[in-house]
Amino acid sequence: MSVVQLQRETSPAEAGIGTATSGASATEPRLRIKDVRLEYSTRGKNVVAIDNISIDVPDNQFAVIVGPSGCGKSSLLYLVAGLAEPTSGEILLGNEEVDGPGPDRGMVFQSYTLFPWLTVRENVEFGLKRRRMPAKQREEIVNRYLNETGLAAFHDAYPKQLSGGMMQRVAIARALANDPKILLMDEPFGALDSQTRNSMQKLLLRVWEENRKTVLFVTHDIDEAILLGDRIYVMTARPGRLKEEIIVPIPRPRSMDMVMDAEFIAVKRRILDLLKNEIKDDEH
Ligand SMILES: Nc1ncnc2c1ncn2[C@@H]1O[C@H](COP(=O)(O)OP(=O)(O)OP(=O)(O)O)[C@@H](O)[C@H]1O
Repeated sequence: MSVVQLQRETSPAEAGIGTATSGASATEPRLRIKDVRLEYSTRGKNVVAIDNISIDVPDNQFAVIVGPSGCGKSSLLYLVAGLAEPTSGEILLGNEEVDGPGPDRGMVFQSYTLFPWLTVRENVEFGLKRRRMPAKQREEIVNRYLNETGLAAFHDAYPKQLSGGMMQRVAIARALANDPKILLMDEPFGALDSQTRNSMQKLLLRVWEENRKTVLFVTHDIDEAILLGDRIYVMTARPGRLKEEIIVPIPRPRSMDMVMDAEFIAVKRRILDLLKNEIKDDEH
């Protein structure tokens, strides 16, 4: 696996010849995935989903995983979530090894995971109430995230009264309200139409730039990966290995019109090349 820093202002032709950097931050990385392998066993057959992946995600960075279908992206997120256990290797969050699910990891999935019997406000408040946070403090936090995600006017609505995009806003507000160490997002906008998806990307950009939470985000959408990510991990076809880590050279705050910038296009071309080779490799 190589780490590539695509230079700002490089021509697309030069892109990919960037300087290799260690990718490690001066501070201890928030998330360390060390030599992780995952095998599934079904009806006596072993499927290697992930083959020796190592990733360090520094604190307060937005990390994105892209890769061909079935390469193990969701599996990797499940491992970090503690919903599955690696066959070998280890996952550390701060200094603690992940060995099961916990409130230090906030999750937003593609499928809507709100409690249908609770209002928007109650959904966002749920984790805080479980932690027995005093009502006044709860209210302050919930109001903050309802405002940040544009949900204040809908605080009394039930999930069935909301569109898909609105439900994902609630899921994001709920995850952030719990102040997790890391936010795990698995194709959170994958089920939305393209216009709603764009407006959710804008919202997430704004909310993330205000909160700077460490994020591990899985997507099929390369524009989305570049627009949101500080670093992008490109995976190989199954068994998923790390093919390249790309440090995105685009400054923040970011906006949707940056998709036309030369540096954006250079990163996109690099990722498309990497993925094209994967699909070709896979066919032989
Ligand atoms: N519970 C399971 N039992 C057996 N095999 C599984 C299981 N879950 C996933 N797999 C297999 O492991 C591989 C990786 O699956 P995973 O869902 O992590 O990939 P992905 O990259 O997220 O896929 P996609 O892009 O299509 O969502 C796939 O080949 C999948 O069929």
